[in-house]
Amino acid sequence: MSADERATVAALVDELISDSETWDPLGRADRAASLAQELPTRLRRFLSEVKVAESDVTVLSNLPVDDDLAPTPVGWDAAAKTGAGSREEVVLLLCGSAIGEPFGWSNQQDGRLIHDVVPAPGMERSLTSASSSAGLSLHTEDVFHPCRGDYVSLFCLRNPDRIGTTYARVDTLSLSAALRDLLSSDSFTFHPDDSHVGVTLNAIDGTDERERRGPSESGAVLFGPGDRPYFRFDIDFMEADGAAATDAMRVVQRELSEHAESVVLSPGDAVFIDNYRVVHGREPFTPRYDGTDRWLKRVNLTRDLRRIYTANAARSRIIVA
Ligand SMILES: O=C(O)CCC(=O)C(=O)O
Ligand SMILES: [Fe+2]
Repeated sequence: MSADERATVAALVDELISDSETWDPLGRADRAASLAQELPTRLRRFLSEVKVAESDVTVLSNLPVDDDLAPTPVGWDAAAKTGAGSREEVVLLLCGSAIGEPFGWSNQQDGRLIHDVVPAPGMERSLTSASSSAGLSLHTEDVFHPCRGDYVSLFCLRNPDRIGTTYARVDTLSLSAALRDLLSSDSFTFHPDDSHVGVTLNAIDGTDERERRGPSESGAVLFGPGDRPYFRFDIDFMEADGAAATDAMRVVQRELSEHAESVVLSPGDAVFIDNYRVVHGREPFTPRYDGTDRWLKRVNLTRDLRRIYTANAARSRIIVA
């Protein structure tokens, strides 16, 4: 993005902040959808082409990041409490609205629409975005849910150690016809990941923790257009039905790891990952917890909010899971 385009984005961010309220993130997202029409033409055209072509992984660079950015919060909940990086949330909301509709989950990061991806003490080896010393394995975002995002977008505020976001494309899988058939059958069950937290008030009611996090879903790994398939995969939160399907799942995991690439985001970069065509993860790193840690803002984007309204039986961008 040129300096002029960046200035236009910054002015629209100011406008969005002044005519919507921080306490009304859903109203702000509605407003962002119309203001996104005023983003620079080159940017809108580019993102529209990305959408039409179903490009896997797209990076925008030189988006505005505050010179006086707050220290990296120690955990997403600290960011939520202090509002750290709230202007950058609006940058992501606005640019994301040029390619999809932002939405969130009632049981993830307190139902916030824009998330913080920062390392958190005690979570270093967790299977969530708060991890650090353990890498995050390649996954489809929210693999368990039919309304999972068409895109997940990550906006980099800080990345001093240049830690890569890893990804692997469905197109790189080379599979026999028999394996393809198996992976296209409903022989797999997908579960909510650990970032979807259960209602702890009911923790002693005997309900399985997984059930409290949301429903699991059975289905296929490969689906959609035969020549250019979609897929979903998250080895940590899926099961295969039977030995053959289990083997097929392992082959996919091996192929994805072998073909993994990585993109290192710098401050001001936003990546749009096609969640139907690519799985993503993160390299391991050593957390600092001194205010200088890697820091991303994240948003889920859907192509069609009505999928979510229907699942919720309510006009809300927050999926009640
Ligand atoms: O930290 C990253 O680069 C990716 C983390 C991730 O998978 C996510 O936030 O969804
Ligand atoms: Fe993710």
